[in-house]
Amino acid sequence: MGMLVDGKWQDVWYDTKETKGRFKRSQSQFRNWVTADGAVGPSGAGGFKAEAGRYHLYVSLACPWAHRTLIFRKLKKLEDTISVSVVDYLMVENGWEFKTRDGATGDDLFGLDYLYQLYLKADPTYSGRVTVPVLWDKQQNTIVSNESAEIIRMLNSAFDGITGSALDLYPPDLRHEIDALNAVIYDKVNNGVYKAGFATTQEAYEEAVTALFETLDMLEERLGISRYLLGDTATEADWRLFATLLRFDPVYVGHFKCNIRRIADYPNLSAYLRDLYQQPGIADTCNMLHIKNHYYQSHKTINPTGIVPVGPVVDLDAPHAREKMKRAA
Ligand SMILES: N[C@@H](CCC(=O)N[C@@H](CS)C(=O)NCC(=O)O)C(=O)O
Repeated sequence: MGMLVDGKWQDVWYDTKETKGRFKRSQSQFRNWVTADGAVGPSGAGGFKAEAGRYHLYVSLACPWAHRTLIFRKLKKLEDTISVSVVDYLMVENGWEFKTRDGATGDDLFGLDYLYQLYLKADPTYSGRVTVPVLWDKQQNTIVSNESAEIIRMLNSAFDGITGSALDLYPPDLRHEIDALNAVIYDKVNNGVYKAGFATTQEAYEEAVTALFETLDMLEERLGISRYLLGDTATEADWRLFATLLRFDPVYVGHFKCNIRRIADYPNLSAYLRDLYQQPGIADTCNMLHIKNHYYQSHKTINPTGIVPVGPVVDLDAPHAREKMKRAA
């Protein structure tokens, strides 16, 4: 674990001294947008036109933020349009590494050893964290974006003229509700588990874990009324939640001490998790070996022995019966 400072790699853990033990996630710095015609998007510079074969995604199969982008690539039928490299599951003194084992592909574009070297190709004086996912432009040889929330929005619409996909996971009439739910779920759940797990004071941990379970309780109730968060059809909000729920019982309950309840203890949330998991193509994007090995072996401050627990047994292929649910009137 580490970061780049003025283009030099430094092996440092998260600093929580200034924040009374609270983990504060840094803002992603590459914020350009691929658009259908190459026009400038909501932020950054223009010039990134959607074209088949031009862009490459760097992901970790362990990382929930990267997982969203893989799910969108799958659902939006972008597998022939956007290529992918998968980093190794271990993230230790040199950060994310390229290796070829257990589904990690190595760096297909440049044969690099470490992801930080890719960041340096985009900006030789970069300072900041070296995170996945990264959307890379093979034409301009630079990073388009390293912000998953924005990459999935690009994948949702920019390439439709190429793929012919009509699926809209961020439909105009639901945008307001999706944004509102995303804001709560990001803070309390997606990032909430990290705030609990990386807290270095009891107070910071309890604050995060309490808010996390209050939000899961709220979502459990909501999913007793409708099949998905916003009705009969899954949207971006559901896929963003899915990536965290998938990792919850196998990792966050133990490793991040998010153990007031398990997802298995919530009838609606656990059936909903299986419902999403069983949708066509989704299981292919889920890799429990990367997920468990990454967290338990990379975060040595939390789990110094690096022992990976054998359980729990979670049967994601069990029936979910959620197709019977109807949206409340
Ligand atoms: N806001 C970013 C966060 C991505 C992120 O934090 N990824 C983690 C992996 S789960 C990472 O690469 N961490 C490396 C680090 O913080 O040094 C996004 O959603 O794309």
